This record gives sequence, C-alpha cells and structure tokens, in this order.
Amino acid sequence: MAAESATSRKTKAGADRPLRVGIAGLGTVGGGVVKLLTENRDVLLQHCPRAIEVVAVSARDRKKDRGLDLSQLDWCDDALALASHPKVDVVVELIGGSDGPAKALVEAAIANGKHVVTANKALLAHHGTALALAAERASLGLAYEAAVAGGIPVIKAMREGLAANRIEHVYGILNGTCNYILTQMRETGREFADVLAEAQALGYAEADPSFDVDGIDAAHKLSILTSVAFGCAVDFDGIRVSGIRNVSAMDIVYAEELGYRIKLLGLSRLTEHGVEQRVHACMVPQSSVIAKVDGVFNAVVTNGNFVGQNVAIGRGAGAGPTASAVVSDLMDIARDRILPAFSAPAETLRKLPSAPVGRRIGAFYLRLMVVDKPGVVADIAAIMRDEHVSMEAMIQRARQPGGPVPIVLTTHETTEAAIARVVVKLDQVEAILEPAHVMPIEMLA
Ligand SMILES: NC(=O)c1ccc[n+]([C@@H]2O[C@H](COP(=O)([O-])OP(=O)(O)OC[C@H]3O[C@@H](n4cnc5c(N)ncnc54)[C@H](O)[C@@H]3O)[C@@H](O)[C@H]2O)c1
Ligand SMILES: N[C@@H](CCO)C(=O)O
Ligand code: NA
Repeated sequence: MAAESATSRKTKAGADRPLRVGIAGLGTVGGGVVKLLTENRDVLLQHCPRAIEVVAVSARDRKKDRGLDLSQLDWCDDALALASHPKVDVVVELIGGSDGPAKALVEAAIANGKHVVTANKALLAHHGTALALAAERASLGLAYEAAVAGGIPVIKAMREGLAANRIEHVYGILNGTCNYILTQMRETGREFADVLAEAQALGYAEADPSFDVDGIDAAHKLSILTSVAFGCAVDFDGIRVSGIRNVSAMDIVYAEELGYRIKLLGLSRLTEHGVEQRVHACMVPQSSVIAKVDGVFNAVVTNGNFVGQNVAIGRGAGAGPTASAVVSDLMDIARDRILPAFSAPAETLRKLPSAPVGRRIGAFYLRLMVVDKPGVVADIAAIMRDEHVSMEAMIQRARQPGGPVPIVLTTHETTEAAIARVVVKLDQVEAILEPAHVMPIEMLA
C-alpha cells in the first residue's frame, strides 16, 4: 500500500503522486478506513484519479490482530509522530476524545502543514472554531464528515448542496444508540436499563455510554451542525442537554396512545432572540418523517428558505458508514477541494447569543403519579388555569388497585416558563406523589 504503483500515479488530471495518509487510531473507524481503501481501490480510482495511499499508522497496541495487513506501513508508537512524518500529507485522527492525544495531534498536524480528517465530534464541539481558524490560516483542510451522523453526508449537503439557502432550522436523530434503545423499548415494552445493556453488547454505544444516553454525543454533533447551518462559532456550552434515562416504558405507551412517538432529538433554530440549541427526548407526531426513523438509524432534517424541507436518513455509526465518510473527505483533499470547515470562513464565525429558555413556545406532555381521591384533577386544572396553560387532552386510568394512578395531560402551546411554574406548583400538591414527568411535544412534519 505504501509503495507508489503504476496505477496509483496520476492517470487523468490532478496531482502527480498519491495523497499520502497517516492514520491515528485503528479501532472501529480506523480499521474500516484501511479496509475501504483496500477493497474499494478500483472505485476510488475511477472517481478520483489521484490515488490515496496509507503510508503510516499509529494505535495503542502494535501486536493486536486487527485482520489488516499493516506490514508495508510505517508504525508510529507515538501518534504525534504522524504530524511531522515526512511522507504524510494528511493526518486522519481516529483516536477520539475532546482533548489529550487527539487534540495535540490535530494541532501539531496543522502546525506542520498537514491536512486533517477526523471523526471526532467531541474535539470539534469543544475546539472546532479554533482548529478551523488554524487550518484556514495555513490553507489546509479540516474535514469531519464522519463526525456528524456518520455515513450520512450531512456536512457536504449543508455546506455545499444547500449553500444557496438561508437555513431556518435543523434537527435530527443524532445518536444511534439512543434511537435503538427507544425503538427496542417501544417494540418490547422493556425498561431503559435492560435495553442499554443490549446496545452496549452490540457495540453501538460510545466507550462511555453516558455520552450516548445523557445526550452529550448528540449535543457534540448538534453544536457542529449549528455552526454549519448558521455560519456561527461552535457553541457546545450553549446547548441545553438531557438524555433518555428518565424515559419510562409507561411514557412510551402513553405517547403511542396519544398519536406520538418518543425520540431523542437535537434541535437548532435561529430566533429573533438568538440561537436555540436543545438536545432532549421529546414526542413527535407518528405521521412525521422523523418518527419513522427507527433502530440505529440517524436522520437530519434541514429547512432552507428556498429549498424547503430536506431529509437525510442513514447509518450514523459503525465501521462501514464512518469509513465511507472519512474516505470521501480524503477524496476531496485528493481533488484539491479544500473548503472552509464550517460553511463560512473561520475568521467570520461569531458566537451568537443563546435564545432565553423560558420564552420558547411549545406544547408539553405531563405525567403525574397521584393518589386516586376526589379533587385531585380539580387541583391540577386550577394550577393550569392560574398559569394560563391550556389543556389539550387528559388520560386517567387505574393501573393497580390501591397503587398510585397516572394522570397524563397534554397542553396546547405555552411558554417553557409557564410550564416550569406549573411543575413547581404541582410539586406542592400532597396527592401528587412524584415530581411531574414532563416532555416537550414537537409538532414536526
Ligand atoms: N464507532 C463509530 O461508529 C463512530 C462513529 C462516528 C464517529 N466516531 C468517532 O471516531 C473516533 C474513533 O472511534 P472508534 O469507535 O473507532 O474508537 P475505538 O475505541 O474503536 O478506536 C480508537 C483507536 O484509537 C487508538 N488510540 C487510543 N489512544 C491512542 C493514542 N494515544 N495514540 C494512538 N492511538 C490511540 C486505540 O488503540 C484504537 O485503535 C472517535 O472520535 C469517535 O467518536 C466513531
Ligand atoms: N455512539 C454513537 C456513535 C456514532 O457517533 C451513536 O450511537 O450514534
Ligand atoms: Na456525516
């Protein structure tokens, strides 16, 4: 692979020698990239006459059998050596983590004049703007298609195919593990913890599964999408994040009965008060496009002022889909197609104010566990009336004789501030035994 063969030299237009790649990290994604570059070599040469050759690699354990032939490649015990490796044109960072060796490697690679391709959403969520600035000042590429929704070409679509539009909002299912867990909970009636163990066994979850189930992984991806969509600085800290640990099998049953489905979404919108970035479980109409995206699949929905709604669905994780995205980034570099990382030149990216949470308008689902006695419903209705929150539907059904009874309410549109006040007052009602279980309802198409 390292040797420059006759077929790997320039065949049509383009540079006169292969693009030489150094890969750091040979796990799920790194292994997939080496495999794709080998097995799809003919396809790549057909689409991009400049060959792409892996010349050097680095991973933690040299002796590990990965089922890959690495014998012709330079092995670097220290990944940082790739950043100054004389044969390497592009460093592919597939180690992971927002700081530590991944960040050091990417910074050093750029400082040494090497392009960077990464799948590392945590790194970009925390340091994306600064890294893009460094890369652009050096006229280098910083490409990361695999980092957001894995194999779905969402970055390319937004930055290039939809570039003529003012993007109004973007939202999506950005974490396959959560979508898998919620789908399994719905299909089997099982509880969260039970299904999480299965997702981990199947290899979908991040090394630290709390990144998946607490919404952090989805928030990493959303922060990047927001920047590409609105041409602003990446602002991970501006995202309101919660995950799916508190979604119960009971909420899933009620959602179905009310005509909704529960999804963990990342949503980003420009409002007159600033940018609104949220990651949380919510109910969406069963008829919406996003409701039908199940299992490990991801989906990204954008709305552009001329194009209208655009939907992309595909695999957000796994060796094949992520390798597909990493190698397409390498092909762009091989073709000398170097674009600003975030749709606008990094020098122009500014942090936008975050829209105030309390002013957001939306509908809500509330589940209250109550003692079944006269007057409880009247108390609840009075609290809602006093806060001018209008009820849309109510379900009360005894689950077990003598036990607490769930009362489920949905509201018409109201503000988050009003719902927060309702929840505080409900908490003071003696007959309501648990804090209210609240979930936003997103009326998506
Ligand atoms: N797995 C997926 O489906 C997926 C999807 C999208 C993005 N990503 C991202 O891709 C990156 C890699 O993920 P992965 O799933 O392949 O991880 P992984 O744990 O399977 O592989 C990580 C690799 O990095 C190596 N490594 C760790 N520390 C190192 C160091 N200091 N120097 C050199 N190598 C080192 C490990 O030996 C291993 O080979 C992460 O940023 C992840 O978030 C993964
Ligand atoms: N753990 C992530 C992998 C892809 O980033 C997911 O479940 O979507
Ligand atoms: Na992608």
